[in-house]
Amino acid sequence: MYIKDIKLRTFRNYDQIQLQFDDKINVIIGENAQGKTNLMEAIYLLAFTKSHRTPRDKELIQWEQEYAKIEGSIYKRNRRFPLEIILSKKGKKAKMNHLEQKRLSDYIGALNVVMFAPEDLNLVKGSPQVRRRFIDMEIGQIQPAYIYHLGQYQKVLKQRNHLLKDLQRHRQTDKTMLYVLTDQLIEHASTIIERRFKFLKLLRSWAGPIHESISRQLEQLEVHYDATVEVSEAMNLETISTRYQEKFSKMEDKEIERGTTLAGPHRDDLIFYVNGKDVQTYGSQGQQRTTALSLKLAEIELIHSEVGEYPILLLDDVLSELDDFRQSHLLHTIQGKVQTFVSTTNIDGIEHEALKEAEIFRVANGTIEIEK
Ligand SMILES: Nc1ncnc2c1ncn2[C@@H]1O[C@H](COP(=O)(O)OP(=O)(O)OP(=O)(O)O)[C@@H](O)[C@H]1O
Repeated sequence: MYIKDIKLRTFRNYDQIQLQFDDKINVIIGENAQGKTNLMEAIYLLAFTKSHRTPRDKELIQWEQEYAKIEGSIYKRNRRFPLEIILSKKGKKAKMNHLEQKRLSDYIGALNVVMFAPEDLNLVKGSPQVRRRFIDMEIGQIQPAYIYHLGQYQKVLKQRNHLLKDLQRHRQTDKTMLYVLTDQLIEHASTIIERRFKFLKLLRSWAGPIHESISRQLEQLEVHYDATVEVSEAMNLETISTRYQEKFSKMEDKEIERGTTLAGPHRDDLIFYVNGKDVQTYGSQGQQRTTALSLKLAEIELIHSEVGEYPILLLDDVLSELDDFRQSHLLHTIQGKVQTFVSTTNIDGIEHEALKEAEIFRVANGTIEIEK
């Protein structure tokens, strides 16, 4: 799939722009703080309806303006899908084929995007939250129903935590409601876990060989799911649910004492092992980078295998962070098959055949010019 054009209106530092993209490689060049990431963010937003760098939509609306609008034409299997996101103080509207989609899960998945930015190196080094976000976003874009379960899980979790606080402070003594909420929580948690396991199995099958190849056959990557409830990938939905029931009944007193939910998908983590050693603790910076890159490249292949089309790849300021070997591995992998956006302050350090045919966009202070 690819994005053919985009139109932005009072979005970040863009008043009004309209651009046509190359269906292979687009390079966005500009000094710092000119609008390169803002353009990448707009494409990301069309896919996920939210930004990759802020949870607050308000920040995306140009200062002193009432709304921001992003429109884009996506091509999949030779068919055009117009997408549109409108952000205003009243909220957000997402339209596909000019029709408003009330449920997020009806919209997400129309456009698949993989973003690789310097922050993604935090996938290995950062907090568990970063890794959970990674799997949730990725599963969500190939299986929109997952987003529904995740949303429901978060809602019930909030209510359950609230109730546990009340029980802790003796503002409430009746536990009937706790059992109702626990059952609801388990229902969504089990589905989330089952889907995470399936996703990890696929991710592993792609990331393993890719990592081996980037490390020139020197390193083996393994991805492990670190669960707060004793569940394993061999279990079916029913067994996962039973394990959860056992765990919650065992933890009841402790949860009331602490006033919060102590186990579940919101506390699970991923551990990456390189040659059997936890790469977060023992890996060199280079190994951590290779791991992050392998996971991103695996994501591209995984989406292709599940959706039947390659996603769009956004490389925001990241190519210059990779050494020559990793750079050419990346560019070689995507060449000709993945529509890619590369942003950089300076193209000189990146010499690759793939970039010779690229469309070049010069960004300066919220304006964009195509280099002829
Ligand atoms: N809501 C907004 N309204 C207007 N301008 C904004 C808004 N949000 C951010 N900006 C401006 O956008 C610019 C930042 O753009 P962006 O993050 O795309 O930088 P960049 O070109 O990617 O730079 P770098 O190379 O430093 O990452 C800044 O000048 C900032 O002031």
